[in-house]
Amino acid sequence: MSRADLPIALSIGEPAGIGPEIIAKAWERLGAELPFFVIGDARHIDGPVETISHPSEAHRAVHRGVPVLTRDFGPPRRPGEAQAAHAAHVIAAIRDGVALVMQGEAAALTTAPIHKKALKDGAGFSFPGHTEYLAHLAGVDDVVMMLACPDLRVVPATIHIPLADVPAALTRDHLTRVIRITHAALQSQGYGNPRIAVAGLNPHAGEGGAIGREEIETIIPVLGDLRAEGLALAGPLPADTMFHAGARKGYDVAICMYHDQALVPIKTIDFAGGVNVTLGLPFVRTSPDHGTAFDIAGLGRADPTSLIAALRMAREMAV
Ligand SMILES: NC(=O)C1=CN([C@@H]2O[C@H](COP(=O)(O)OP(=O)(O)OC[C@H]3O[C@@H](n4cnc5c(N)ncnc54)[C@H](O)[C@@H]3O)[C@@H](O)[C@H]2O)C=CC1
Ligand SMILES: NCC(=O)COP(=O)(O)O
Repeated sequence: MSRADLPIALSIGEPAGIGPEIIAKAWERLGAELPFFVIGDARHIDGPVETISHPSEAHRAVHRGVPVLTRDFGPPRRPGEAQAAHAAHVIAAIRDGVALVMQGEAAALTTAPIHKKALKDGAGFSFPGHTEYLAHLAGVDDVVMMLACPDLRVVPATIHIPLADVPAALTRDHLTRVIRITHAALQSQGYGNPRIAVAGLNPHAGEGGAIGREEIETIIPVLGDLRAEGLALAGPLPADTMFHAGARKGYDVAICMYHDQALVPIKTIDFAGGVNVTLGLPFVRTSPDHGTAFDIAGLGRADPTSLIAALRMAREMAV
């Protein structure tokens, strides 16, 4: 079976969140059109399930229910209330998903949202998110988080760190690696020489050094070196004016300096349709752009659109 024909592995994420509900809703919408299987506790899914013992059974099982490679998470799920006893299983489901993709048993990995603090408190999870954990599992040093919707792609150059630590983390080496990985990923997705817009860190992109010096000392030199190699780079641009509809036409991806600089515009433009994709891994990984939404877990109000978009993107990329 070619990679494109394999099912997508979907780690269940935090059982107390909306993951089990949006997974069932995604299966209702996608059915056999896009076979996936869940790695998690079958009792947690809010809909019909078919337990399977191997990913290859997913294609048949998907006609009858959500295919689940099931593992016993222990105590029953309580929506909105993470349980310490589940944490190690949530982490193991991600780890198993990576193993299955790397062994060629699944086409790609899609991850349902985790609650980072619940994993830290419950199982001593030392990674700030999937992105960093997946890099660790895959044995790669540098990965890049990209969020994509039909109208925008954004990359935060720094991810899950306190705002106060951002300037020190933005070294020339780091920024260069982020831009290179992004450039290579877009090239592999069919962009000849992708147009990359780079935000400044400070208001007005530093205003020539009057409002901060990171642009002069870090960003401008990096862009100069990479332009000399032929990369199509614009910037550093003032972040407040680079995301309106007209400005977005000028680039294929925006590199931002920190998490919220990147994620606020995309979640504002298309919260339902945004997809988080990890660049730089030796396999495809996508995820919905939202989190565990404890405030609505178990109420039947969760929107599966972003998970469906994440599964579709995984399918498209896994060829
Ligand atoms: N890929 C992942 O695993 C992600 C995990 N998280 C984690 O999720 C937890 C909660 O994070 P928050 O900042 O509260 O963000 P959140 O995305 O879970 O919730 C923010 C707001 O959006 C609503 N919302 C989110 N997804 C929705 C959906 N599909 N349908 C309808 N409404 C939805 C929620 O009800 C809430 O009001 C944190 O632990 C965070 O780290 C956050 C983002 C991604
Ligand atoms: N805000 C994005 C986010 O937290 C997702 O992170 P990750 O778990 O995909 O690394």
